[in-house]
Amino acid sequence: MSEQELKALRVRIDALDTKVMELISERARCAQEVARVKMASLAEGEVPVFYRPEREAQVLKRVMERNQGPLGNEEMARLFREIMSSCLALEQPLKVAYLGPEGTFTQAAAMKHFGHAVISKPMAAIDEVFREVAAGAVNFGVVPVENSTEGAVNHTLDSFLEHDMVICGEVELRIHHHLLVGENTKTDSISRIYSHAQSLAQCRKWLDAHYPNVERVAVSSNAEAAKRVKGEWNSAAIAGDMAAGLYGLTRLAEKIEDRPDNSTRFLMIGSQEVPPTGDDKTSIIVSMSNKPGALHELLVPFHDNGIDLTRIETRPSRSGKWTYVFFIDFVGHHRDPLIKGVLEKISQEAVALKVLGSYPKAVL
Ligand SMILES: C=C(O[C@@H]1C=C(C(=O)O)C=C[C@H]1O)C(=O)O
Repeated sequence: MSEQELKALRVRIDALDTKVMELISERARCAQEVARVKMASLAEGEVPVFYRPEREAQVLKRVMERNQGPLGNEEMARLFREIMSSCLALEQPLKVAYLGPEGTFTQAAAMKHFGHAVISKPMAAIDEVFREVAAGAVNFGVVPVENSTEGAVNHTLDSFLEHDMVICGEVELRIHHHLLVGENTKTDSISRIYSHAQSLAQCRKWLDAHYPNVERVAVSSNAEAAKRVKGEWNSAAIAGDMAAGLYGLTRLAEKIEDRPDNSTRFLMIGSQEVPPTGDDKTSIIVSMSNKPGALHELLVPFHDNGIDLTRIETRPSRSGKWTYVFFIDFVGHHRDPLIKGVLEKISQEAVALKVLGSYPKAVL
């Protein structure tokens, strides 16, 4: 390729960038107009709702459907995710609390869902994320809820029993773990490996094979593990890319999770009900009386109406010994007539039924 050709291509790219920029600016002005219309149509005392998860899910889906390449659908949607995030920030910057510290997978999930134009606030524990949202100090919270290798995140499920929260979105993240060391670590004398208990469990086989006699120390998060390693010469951490970058650690081994499809699902919690998009999920908590056939009774209405259950989890109810609550996720929105009917049927049999929220299925 000649210098001449390259030069011509760069001139074309510059001209296209100018056009792209003009279009993005025009889009941003439209979003500002939307904000003005929303404000103008408020009833007295009504609080404006700028963030519309159902609309954002539709925008992203449309982008993926119309994309013609060469960029992949997810890549294109990611770009639009960021454009929307910046447009929304012009209307109102969202405040989002997540399970911190900085560098956790939960932070990565928050950015994947809301984009980078948010004010994010790391919290020390899952329960604190719930409390921050309940106190109204942030618009939304992000917490992990289940991992494909290790199962439920019980702290999150239990927090739903204690707080009145609305689930307004979900996001899934592929979780890759690395064995990380600092610049002073003597790699042949590692005697301790720090990580979150979930991550240690997700890498159990790899650790058994490579570091069978090294002490495994569970700490509050992977990012905390990475932070500790920085100052120690005989320890390593298991954590992901964000934590590695944040604390300047080196990868001694990459992608050490036992299952290559290791993924975690996160929930966005807030106080805003999300209208249907046509491709939604609903989460409920149900407690049944402790009698034979209770679980069967609970499941029959779902089966009879052909509703797809995506998950069922049991936890102690905390209100009596050996009594349980069921966390159930299924496809559909609680305002759909079919789902409404099922929920009515269940509430006739149940001791208690709480709809935690209906929200668009993860797009990205
Ligand atoms: C522009 C709007 O407000 C926000 C910004 C959006 C966007 O940039 O596309 C979409 C939904 C809202 O979160 C809207 O409600 O349409």
